[in-house]
Amino acid sequence: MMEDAQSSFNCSIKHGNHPPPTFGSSPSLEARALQAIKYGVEDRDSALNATPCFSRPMHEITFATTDKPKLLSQLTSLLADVGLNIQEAHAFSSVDGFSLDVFVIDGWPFEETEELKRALEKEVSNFKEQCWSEKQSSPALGKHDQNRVESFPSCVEIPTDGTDVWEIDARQLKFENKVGSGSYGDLYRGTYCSQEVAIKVLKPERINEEMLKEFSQEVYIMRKVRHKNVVQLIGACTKPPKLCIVTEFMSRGSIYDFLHKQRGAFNLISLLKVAIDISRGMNYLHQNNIIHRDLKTANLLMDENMVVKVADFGVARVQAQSGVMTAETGTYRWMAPEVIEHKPYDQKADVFSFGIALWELLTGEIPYSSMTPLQAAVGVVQKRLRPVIPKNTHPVLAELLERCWRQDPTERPNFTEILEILKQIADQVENNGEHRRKKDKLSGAVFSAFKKGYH
Ligand SMILES: Nc1ncnc2c1ncn2[C@@H]1O[C@H](COP(=O)(O)OP(=O)(O)OP(=O)(O)O)[C@@H](O)[C@H]1O
Repeated sequence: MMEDAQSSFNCSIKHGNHPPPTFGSSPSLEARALQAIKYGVEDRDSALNATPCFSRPMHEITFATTDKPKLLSQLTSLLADVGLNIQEAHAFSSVDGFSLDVFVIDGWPFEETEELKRALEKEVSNFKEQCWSEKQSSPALGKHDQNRVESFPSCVEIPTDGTDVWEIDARQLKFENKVGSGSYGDLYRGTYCSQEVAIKVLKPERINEEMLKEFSQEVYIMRKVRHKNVVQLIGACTKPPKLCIVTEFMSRGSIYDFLHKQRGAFNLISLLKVAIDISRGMNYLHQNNIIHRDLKTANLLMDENMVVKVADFGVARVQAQSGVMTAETGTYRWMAPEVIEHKPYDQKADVFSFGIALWELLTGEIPYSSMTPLQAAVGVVQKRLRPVIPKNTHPVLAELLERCWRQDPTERPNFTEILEILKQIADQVENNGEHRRKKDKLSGAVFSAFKKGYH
């Protein structure tokens, strides 16, 4: 953005033909620092100045914001409040209403900038809060204030206190029973502020640089998603050694456990409802450019109302990047051929996995159960092996399954289309059921009338 900005911003304070500064390294910063050395060495009266340049560090600060009247004076007084002296100021505004204000300052006694950044952020957030409360206390706008409304910013700025809203204080977590274990930790049921939650704790002995990358990737992705059919992040403890991810608790566990451990089964109507829930969650993820990469029934969880949600996304993506795929054991059965082969893949890889999961819902069986995961993988890639669709399957559903696991990803439907097809089948099945119920009711009434001799 900064590079683009240099070519498109206009200089609003003119010093002849002043070139735009190189952001992050003002050309005059060095000159001023040299001046400071000179000044420091020459001024022998001051004890502070007895040490050369390091007694007077100079910094360059750039504010990027939407342009508004009095911005420059607000920024200069903000800098003064932090105790900084402005040596130079450059203000630039773009034709589409943005402003860059560059200041060269001294008065900050340290070389390092982290503290300075924090002090400035705090001051900016105080300033925003002040503006916010001023706006709140101003009287409501009447019709005659229309012109004022037009000068409002394009979006309302929400004040922040600078803290990470997703960070959870581990002391507020109460652990109850252990629910299960995954590849990188244990999962507990617990509470956070009286709310039932799932707490995924990373095994401290397994924490290494790679693991930290995966952890941060999962939290990074989970922070972005908010959908009824995606397991909701509540927060994370990001301070080693106690690293954990806290999500909503899914009391009915995974579809995998329901089908294969509890020997549960879905009738067609509930199967379609589950498939629609999954498709809605996946459609949302894909519309937000997130590829799950590890979609399987073990990662599809049910809450107390039997709503199905997609879980555990983000980790598989990191696994793929870090090349851990060969050590993997259980996931091949759901994996698209292009993923098994480490070829480039896109969202359609999730569609393939969805097709396999849908078949599993339909049959209650584990895909290619007579084979090892590796045999299944070789079969899928080399022999185009696919699960056998039962003969009595609804024809539209059978066609959908077959399209989802096509070898060529471009021939697979996307989740918008899948959703439409599933809804159509559900409507049709429900209408047929309704029709049959009415017919049964009618024939039941005729039969009892006949029996009573009213015929
Ligand atoms: N939010 C949740 N609520 C309830 N149970 C959950 C939740 N998330 C996961 N589980 C259950 O906890 C167990 C462990 O899950 P976890 O996600 O840690 O590992 P996994 O998915 O089994 O394996 P991996 O992470 O290696 O893919 C699984 O049985 C899963 O069904």
